[in-house]
Amino acid sequence: MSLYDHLKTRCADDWNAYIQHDFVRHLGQGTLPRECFQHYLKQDYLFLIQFSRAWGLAVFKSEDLTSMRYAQSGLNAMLDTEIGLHVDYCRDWGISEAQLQALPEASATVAYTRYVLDAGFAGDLLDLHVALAPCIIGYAEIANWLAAQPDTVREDSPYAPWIDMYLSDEYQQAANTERELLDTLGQNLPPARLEALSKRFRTATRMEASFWQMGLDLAD
Ligand SMILES: Cc1ncc(CO)c(N)n1
Repeated sequence: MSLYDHLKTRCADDWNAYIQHDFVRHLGQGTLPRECFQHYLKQDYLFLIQFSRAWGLAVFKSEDLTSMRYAQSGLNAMLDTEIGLHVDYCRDWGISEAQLQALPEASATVAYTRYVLDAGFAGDLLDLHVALAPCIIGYAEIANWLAAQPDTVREDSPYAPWIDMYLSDEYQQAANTERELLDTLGQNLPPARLEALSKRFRTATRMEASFWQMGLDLAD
C-alpha cells in the first residue's frame, strides 16, 4: 500500500471527521452562516502565511535539487499567486486587506500551523510533508467528496466558487503531485518510522478538523 493510503487508513475515523466535518457539509449545502465562512477566510489568510514558511522550510530540509525545486515552486505559488488570490477573494466577501493584516491569530490557527512547522524543524523532509499532506491533499478530497454529494449546491450558492477552486484541474494536480512525492519519499520504511509518521499524520488531521470547528464556533 502507498504511504499516503497507509496513513489515511490508520486514522480513518479522524480523517472522515475532517473531510465530512459539519463546516464542510453546511458549506456544500449552502447553509453555512456567512460569518462562519468569513471567520474561516480571515484565519485562512494567517494560515497561508505560515504555510508559506513551511514551504520555505521544505527548501531548507531538502537533500537534493529535485526536492528543493519542488519546495521552491510551492513557496513561489504561495507568495506570487495563492495569497494574492485569497486577498482578492476576501475582498469579495467584504474583508479588506487592512483588516486581514490587523488580525490576531486564533488558537486553532496557531496550534495547527506551528505543529506543521515543528514537524519540519524537529524531523526531516518526510515528517514535514506528512504534516502538510492533510492540508494539500485533504482539500482536494473535500472538494471531490462535496461534488459527489447529491445535496451539494453547485450553482446558486455563495460557496460554489470555493468548491470549484479546489475541484479545479490545477489544484487537483497539485494534490496528486504531493501524493506522489509522499509515496516516493515513503518507500520501504521500517515499522517504527511508519508508526511515528502515522501519529504525525493523525495529529495534523485532527488540527484540520479543529480549524473547521474554529470557523463554526467563531472561536478566537
Ligand atoms: C486550513 C487550510 N488547510 C488547507 C488549505 C488548502 O491549501 C487551506 N487553504 N487552509
